[in-house]
Amino acid sequence: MSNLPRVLADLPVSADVTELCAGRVELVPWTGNTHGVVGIYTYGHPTVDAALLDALPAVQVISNNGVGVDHIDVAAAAARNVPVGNTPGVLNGATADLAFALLLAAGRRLVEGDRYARGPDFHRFDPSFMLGREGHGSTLGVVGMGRIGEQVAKRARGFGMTVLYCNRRRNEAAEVALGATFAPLDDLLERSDYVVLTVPLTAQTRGMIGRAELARMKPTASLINVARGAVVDVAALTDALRGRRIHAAALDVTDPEPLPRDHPILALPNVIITPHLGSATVETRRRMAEVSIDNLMLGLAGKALLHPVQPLAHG
Ligand SMILES: O=CC(=O)O
Repeated sequence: MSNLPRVLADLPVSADVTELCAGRVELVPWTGNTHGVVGIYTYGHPTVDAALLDALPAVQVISNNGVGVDHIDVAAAAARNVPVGNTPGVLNGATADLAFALLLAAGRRLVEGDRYARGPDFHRFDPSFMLGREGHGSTLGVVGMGRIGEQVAKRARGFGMTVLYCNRRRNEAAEVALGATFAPLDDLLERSDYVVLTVPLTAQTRGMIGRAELARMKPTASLINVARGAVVDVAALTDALRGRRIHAAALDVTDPEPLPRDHPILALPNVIITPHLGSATVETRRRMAEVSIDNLMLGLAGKALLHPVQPLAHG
């Protein structure tokens, strides 16, 4: 056993994280001997709750390699004076790029077209087949105008889109800089051709897009989720897609994740599902590893984290 500080981690971690930890901390598997563990390093799962913190009383810091902390009981950590760190800022561009890729792919039926082009039915070009919906000039509704939402809105300007947004509070900076217009959720759903979800998962956002909300969307509109699966009621979405009550959906996140193989939504042609790739680029994952290991080392040294998560914002 080394003398390095022992940190509980969901192993294996990436090569970047392994490199950044070398000679600084010893990563201990979640199911292994947790004796003397002084830190917790997570990336989305498993859950860090009060029971785990009680079982590991020497923990000085929880560092999350990602921005969403819905798997961490931040209030329980705060009650035990354990700071929680995350990686905001470094992944906004990559996640907004993916949201836009999904938006265009949903509108233009890209994945369906790929399957068709590989299949036996594609004999010759037919001008009447596989017509989609335009991205340029359309109306985009951004649900959650935070750091990632702003980057989505910024890209939409290049496509000549009208940008609506809703948020817990007005984001006047985004209104001025990005020409985004605040709208209540119901209004945004009724007017948008693309609804992009970029909210954190909290008690307020869990299930916020359910049957009633989907019913407000235009039959020609698409729903894009790069937030967390549980923001959307997946049974209601399955029904809306099956009944063609909306054009399409593109989901980078699902609830549960992954979906069971026999989930009915997986049989539908008008849904695209990607395996939680929002921040999955070489460049962004490197920056996330750096920020999260910086947070970890600062916490272990008893210093303020680069990016501490505030408990109230995630209640
Ligand atoms: O989903 C990824 C993250 O929250 O960073």
